Amino acid sequence: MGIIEKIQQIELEISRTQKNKATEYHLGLLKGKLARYRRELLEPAAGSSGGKGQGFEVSKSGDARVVLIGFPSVGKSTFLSKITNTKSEIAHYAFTTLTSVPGVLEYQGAEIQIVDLPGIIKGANDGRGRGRQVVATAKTADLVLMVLDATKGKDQRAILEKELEAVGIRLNKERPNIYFKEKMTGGIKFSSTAPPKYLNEKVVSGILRDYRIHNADILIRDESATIDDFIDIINDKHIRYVNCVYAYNKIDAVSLEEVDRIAREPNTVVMSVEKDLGVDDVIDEIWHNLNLIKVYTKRRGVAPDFSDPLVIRCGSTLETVCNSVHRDMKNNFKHGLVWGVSAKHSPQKCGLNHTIEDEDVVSIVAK
Ligand SMILES: Nc1nc2c(ncn2[C@@H]2O[C@H](COP(=O)(O)OP(=O)(O)OP(=O)(O)O)[C@@H](O)[C@H]2O)c(=O)[nH]1
Ligand SMILES: [K+]
Ligand SMILES: [Mg+2]
Repeated sequence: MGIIEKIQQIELEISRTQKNKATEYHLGLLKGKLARYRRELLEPAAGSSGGKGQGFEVSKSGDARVVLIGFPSVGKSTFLSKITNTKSEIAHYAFTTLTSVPGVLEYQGAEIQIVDLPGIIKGANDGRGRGRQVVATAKTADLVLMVLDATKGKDQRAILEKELEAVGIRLNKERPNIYFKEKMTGGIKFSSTAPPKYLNEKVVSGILRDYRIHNADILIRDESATIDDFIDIINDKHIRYVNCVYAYNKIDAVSLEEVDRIAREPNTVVMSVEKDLGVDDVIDEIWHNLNLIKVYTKRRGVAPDFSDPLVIRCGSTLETVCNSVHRDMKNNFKHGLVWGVSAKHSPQKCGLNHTIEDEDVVSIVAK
């Protein structure tokens, strides 16, 4: 039996099994196995050259990358062509776009790479066609923009989420707070900060046995962590936690009541790219969800250049600022002077681990 058949068989068994206390252990083992097979599917077989993502790898550029994911003909290429200078072919028929097409959106002084992709359909990840490659490209994103068609059914969103889940992408979710470390000896040591509601030593050990892990320390730090969360932590290297904005296009073609209903869904924005409605709000939402901040650098005795910010991730430290300015800067670092929200007084003398806030002005004093 091939790996795809094995996956389908487990999926079928899971869907046929009632969820209750008595089946919890059995379901947990099945989910663990499913994750293991899916991981194998994504890893190129030993000895095979290339394999993953032929023709789809676009080199990352700019300050962040947004990947457009959606069914065929929802308007992904129309959107890319509207917000960047890149023209991606647009047509009324499905599968117009056959490869990845990158463009650049300049916003708030940042360069944001937008990647248009072929449309995907249900079953994209199970090995048919190029669907799996397309879905896997979403793994490289700092943000997924899921483009949906307001005129189409409600289940589009759930179908696409499932396809992304299957390749290890977790949307709008934090990494589970579980400590896990494989050891050479000592057996399985299971502990928790508070009694976990959905996990116990039996199911955890059973899943680990299937992964041929016999020695490990596990500390559940979140009482609401689930079996799925634990399986994600075992497969940590293959799982990506990515923010997602849901953009419903073609609102020109549905009633106002329908637009109002859609717009109330979580993390959702509505637009009509063709009629130029809501596009700016979508860009704004992209910007907010990328969690980027702007920092202005300043030389001694010279005013900062407010037209040319450094764009870094929210929560970054002065060390990141140094690294973005110059590779060697950190080695000559004496201290930083910081003006702005993060500074207790202006300027504040700071070390490399000082956390920067949006719109701070920074001056690096060298040794
Ligand atoms: N009514 C309406 N039609 C739109 C809108 N935006 C795009 N379209 C139309 O939708 C069709 C598909 O647009 P594309 O941009 O090619 O869609 P796509 O998602 O890139 O499609 P694939 O590359 O085939 O996956 C075209 O005929 C567009 O003119 C919109 O806001 N409203
Ligand atoms: K199309
Ligand atoms: Mg297209």
